[in-house]
Amino acid sequence: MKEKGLLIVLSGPSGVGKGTVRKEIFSQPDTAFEYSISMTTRQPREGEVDGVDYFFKSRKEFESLIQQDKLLEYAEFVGNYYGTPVDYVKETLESGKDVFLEIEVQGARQVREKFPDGLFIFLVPPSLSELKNRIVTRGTEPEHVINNRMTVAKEEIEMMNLYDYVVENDQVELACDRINSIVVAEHCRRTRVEPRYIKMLEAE
Ligand SMILES: Nc1ncnc2c1ncn2[C@@H]1O[C@H](COP(=O)(O)OP(=O)(O)OP(=O)(O)O)[C@@H](O)[C@H]1O
Ligand SMILES: Nc1nc2c(ncn2[C@@H]2O[C@H](COP(=O)(O)O)[C@@H](O)[C@H]2O)c(=O)[nH]1
Repeated sequence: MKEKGLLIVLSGPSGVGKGTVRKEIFSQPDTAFEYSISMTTRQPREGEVDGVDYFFKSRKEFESLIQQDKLLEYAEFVGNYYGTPVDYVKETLESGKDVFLEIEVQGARQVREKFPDGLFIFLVPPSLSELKNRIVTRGTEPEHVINNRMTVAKEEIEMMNLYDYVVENDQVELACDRINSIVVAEHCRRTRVEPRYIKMLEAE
């Protein structure tokens, strides 16, 4: 019987670089995880594409998805809803593939309750001033939203001890290497075989 995939959850304060790190990991040709695209009621930022960056929904649509139990987890974050479509995650894990979620901490806590054997990684900035610098430099939020996100960020960072691993995002490439190494180690711990050997044996 095929092993189920691993659920990998990446959290961290707004602006720490989760999206940047995730995009870098998914641009690597040997990445074997599947990214779960979230739903949100936030307005698209310039360049964001529906169905690629998020599934953009109205509040009414989102609340209907909640009622229909279509979300694995959801949270209200600085005035908008964010949530993970449950069917995609369950079907992909069942098919044996790893699924990667990039979500904030309230959602990660809900996922931990449903998937206690998931792999939970918290990304931290080198400092709070660098965090603020990154979110300001990104230039996507007005000042009052940045201030709200910074207030939430401090509360989120206090939650990092609930995670299996804390990874610093000092440099994007280093953070990606650390995350990839953690995932490989986790597979080895569970199966006692490195994933590349499993692939090699399946191919024969
Ligand atoms: N290691 C790094 N060093 C310097 N800048 C970085 C680093 N990682 C990301 N950044 C920059 O920080 C900004 C925020 O990154 P990003 O949007 O990926 O953060 P995020 O955690 O996904 O934010 P949010 O939770 O608000 O969506 C971007 O402008 C990005 O280019
Ligand atoms: N609980 C969830 N949080 C999510 C999900 N998708 C994204 N997020 C997190 O929300 C904040 C804000 O995101 P932004 O794109 O508006 O900057 C950030 O921490 C994301 O990681 C989700 O499905 N569930």
